[in-house]
Amino acid sequence: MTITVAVSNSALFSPAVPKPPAAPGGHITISRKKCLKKLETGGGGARINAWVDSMRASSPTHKSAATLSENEDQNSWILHHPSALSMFEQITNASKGKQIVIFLDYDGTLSPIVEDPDQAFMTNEMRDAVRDVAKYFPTAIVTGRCRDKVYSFVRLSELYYAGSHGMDIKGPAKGRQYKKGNHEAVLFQPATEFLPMIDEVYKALMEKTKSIPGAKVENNKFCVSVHFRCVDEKRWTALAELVKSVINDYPKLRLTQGRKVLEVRPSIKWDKGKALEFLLESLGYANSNDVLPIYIGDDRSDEDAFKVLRNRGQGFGVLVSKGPKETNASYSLQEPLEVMNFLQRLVEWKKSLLSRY
Ligand SMILES: O=P(O)(O)OC[C@H]1O[C@H](O[C@H]2O[C@H](CO)[C@@H](O)[C@H](O)[C@H]2O)[C@H](O)[C@@H](O)[C@@H]1O
Repeated sequence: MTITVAVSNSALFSPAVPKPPAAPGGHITISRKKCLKKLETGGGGARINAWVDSMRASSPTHKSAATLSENEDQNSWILHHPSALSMFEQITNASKGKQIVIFLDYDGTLSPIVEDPDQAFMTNEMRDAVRDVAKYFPTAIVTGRCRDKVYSFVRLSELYYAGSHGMDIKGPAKGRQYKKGNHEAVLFQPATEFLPMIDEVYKALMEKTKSIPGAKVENNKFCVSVHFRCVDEKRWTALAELVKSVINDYPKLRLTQGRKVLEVRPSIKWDKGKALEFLLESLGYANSNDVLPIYIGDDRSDEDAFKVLRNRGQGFGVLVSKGPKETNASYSLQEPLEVMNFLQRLVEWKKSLLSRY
């Protein structure tokens, strides 16, 4: 049996773009800090400039050779957000008597960032690592992508999938569940009433962005992504203005920013953090102390989940990043390869633990 959970949308509306979380130690570069400040406060033109500035600041073409202070930044970053690999023992020690639950973002976490979003494949080795980890720990993919699309990349039926930034959650097929509580399959879609609107906006954006070479619009079912990665930087402002002009007609939608992408989303109080809480609850771990959630992600939208873990004082957020970024994560991993190594180590550790009994 499948339970579809209906949630009143009035309870979910959020008034504005959420504030970026505060840096635990303030360890980010000044230019990024300025951009984030503008993102927080700007309206109209200021906000468009902030999006574009922020994309530029995080673009490798704008990074000069490392200066002394950049090296200091890097050292301080590692000090405050040590590698999850080097902290492996501390992480497993913290899991004593608790069920580890794994949450994985997709792009930039399980697959490398590539120019064409349709080609963001994960390696077979990574798939094996995720399959193995899911044998021992409940595992969920939490992504901005459309759920069907991410499933076509991951192809593992034993996982939970939360697509469209958590607005489309589905549990594993029957018989592949880990739940200690009730045993119904899960399907949760809190933004279904937005489907016609999102579809309309997708079509309008497809039409309008035709004039901008390299712009790509991706339909993520409950959200739409407008990609800047292959657009000449000189045209980023024009593209951002164009996207904003379309969205202006839809006050029930909001824009957020990811890695060279603007994302159109319903203005409901639902994000990857809420999805994490929902999944823990469906697994039977609501308000429970016997769980240790580990969330691994690379993008700004993952911060909502890191923040939830920090506020609950439970589990660990792990940011995939090579350099300093403002984050609520506790630990870091540099790239998808390290994510794979971390998952493999978890499996080896669990196997050796089980072999002792
Ligand atoms: O939550 P995620 O799984 O990280 O999804 C966020 C967005 O990821 C994808 O875009 C990003 O990856 C692309 C492929 O590597 C890259 O070309 C793009 O520049 C990145 O922003 C996806 O295409 C978007 O729809 C997601 O919203």
